[in-house]
Amino acid sequence: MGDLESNKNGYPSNEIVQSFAWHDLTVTVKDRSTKTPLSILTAAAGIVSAGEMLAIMGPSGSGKTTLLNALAHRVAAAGASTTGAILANGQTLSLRLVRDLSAYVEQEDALIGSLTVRETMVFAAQLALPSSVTRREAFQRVDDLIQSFGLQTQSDTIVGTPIKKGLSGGQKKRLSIASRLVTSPKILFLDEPTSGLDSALSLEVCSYLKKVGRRNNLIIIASIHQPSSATFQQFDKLCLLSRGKTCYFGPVAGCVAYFDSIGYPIPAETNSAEFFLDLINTDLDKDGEIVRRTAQICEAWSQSADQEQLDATIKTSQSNASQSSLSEYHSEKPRIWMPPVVLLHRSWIKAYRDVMAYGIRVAMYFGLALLMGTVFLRFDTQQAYIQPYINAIFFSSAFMSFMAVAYVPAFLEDLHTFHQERANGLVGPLSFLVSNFLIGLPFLFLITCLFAVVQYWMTNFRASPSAFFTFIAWLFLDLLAAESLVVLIASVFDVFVVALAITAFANGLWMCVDGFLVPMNTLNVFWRYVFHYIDYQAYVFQGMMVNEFQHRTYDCAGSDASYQCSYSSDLNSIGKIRGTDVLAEFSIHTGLEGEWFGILIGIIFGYRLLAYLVLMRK
Ligand SMILES: Nc1ncnc2c1ncn2[C@@H]1O[C@H](COP(=O)(O)OP(=O)(O)OP(=O)(O)O)[C@@H](O)[C@H]1O
Repeated sequence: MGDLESNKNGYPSNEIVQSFAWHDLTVTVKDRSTKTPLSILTAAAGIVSAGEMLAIMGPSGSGKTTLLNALAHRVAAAGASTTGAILANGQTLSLRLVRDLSAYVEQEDALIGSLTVRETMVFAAQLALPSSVTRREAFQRVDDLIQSFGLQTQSDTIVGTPIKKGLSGGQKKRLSIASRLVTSPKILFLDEPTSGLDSALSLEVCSYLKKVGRRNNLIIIASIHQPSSATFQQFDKLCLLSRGKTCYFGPVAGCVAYFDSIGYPIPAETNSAEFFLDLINTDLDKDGEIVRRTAQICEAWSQSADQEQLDATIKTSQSNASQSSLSEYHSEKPRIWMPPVVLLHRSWIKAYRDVMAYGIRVAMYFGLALLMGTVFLRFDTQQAYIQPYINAIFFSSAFMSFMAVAYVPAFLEDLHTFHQERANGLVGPLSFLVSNFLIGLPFLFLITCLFAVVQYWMTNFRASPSAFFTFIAWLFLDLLAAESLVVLIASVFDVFVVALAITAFANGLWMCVDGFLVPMNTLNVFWRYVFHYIDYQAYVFQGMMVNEFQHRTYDCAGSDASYQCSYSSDLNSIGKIRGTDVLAEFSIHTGLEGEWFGILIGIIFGYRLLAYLVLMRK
């Protein structure tokens, strides 16, 4: 049963959920220090009707996010267990129903900087909307939301990247909210939608939210921190928490009278939100006075007629539940192939627009090719160049893969967007990783070609088309493996500095054991058997070495009378060194290239598979 009832602007209004309620909602965690059960939200209860906007307010650490997450059926806190009931139209909501009926706007925006406002909205629609919504309807919905959130003049403005300014903070937040509304959720959760905004922008965001909520009959629940008077007045209801306990739940319009009735009249000309927060902010406590006062306020609430009335309203909604059944409601899902296609398209736009993510990396690899080409310049087949050739091969493979660390920030940005889209049920790890892999292919191939064209010929590696293309193939697989390693490490450690440090360390390790610094037959058994054989750089190094040395001979120093050959070879007597004898010094065998190609591809897919398992588990 979908809701096809659209208002005249093309946005479906909520005709399904008349009320959203919860009671006895308790969240318990294992206390970090004492390791005993600790209740961080205690017996919370509340009800919000369609078209209403609830503010969850309280000092820092009071449990706002915990309550919001518990209501949205998200992990309320690390290792938390949640008890109590969550109801819509008086019926208990399953996880699937909550997911189908609601959307969640995270505190941090996960917008893609290089997309315009309209593109962001269109991609959000394509990712989420089922095939029953026509293209025309989807575009109409997008245009309506852009207009409703006052973004029509910024429609073609990009969100903003570190080097190109785009939207203001308030506009970004409005876009984040609008993009979550594209699926027409009936219940919208927002975690601190005004955080980081000044009071004027906070008011702007909340008044747009209120307007859209009213017009479309939505249930809006937002945690909020220290709103200005004007922002506070945008909300219909207030849930005031302190240390996980309720201090007040009810209409914003009634809270001043309520606090007056329990002995806390608000002085004239005072911001009521600020007054309530100061009243219960135990962080400011010096002599235990505020803790005592807060306990008394919570106690007063639990004994109050308002609380009794709230319980009665929730009970009534439960007893009327059978009148409207939600159980057959299910939101239709988009076609299965849509998410990877949309992600690919989106990444493609990002790739050619976002100079930071890609342009700088292209410039860096080009600069590196020029650097290497001019340092390792015009070698010939004198034996004096054998070692520099080997160095050039090592440097091409190892340093290029080392520089994959430059991909960490771009991947983390994508990962951040993925986490939010996944939490909203839009994208799964497989779609994300497949599109990430596919979009990387042309880009890495471009870098490989750019680098090889410059460096291969400047250095004077073996001049034959097949040798050149074989070099390209090794380098391409090298970069693909290096990027796959970044994907794996950053999926496990999604903190920038940590991912960067671990990727750099891992590539340093692979460099040490790839058979260049210490030839394989000399490498000690630990490093050889534990790391060398799983080192993707080792296969690239060996492959490139064979490509260069297998079919070449080198001239020894000296003249006919006495040659001085630095590598022993059966050709020493005629003043030459066979390239394969150089390979033998490094314990590199020929004829195994196919096997190495296979192993490299296996390592690349192994990294991707591990990344998939990590993302699945998270
Ligand atoms: N394992 C735990 N052990 C002890 N306290 C915990 C644990 N997990 C969460 N808490 C506490 O639970 C409280 C609720 O956190 P929550 O994030 O919901 O608060 P908040 O009101 O949203 O805070 P803020 O405004 O700072 O975001 C915090 O004081 C937090 O320290």
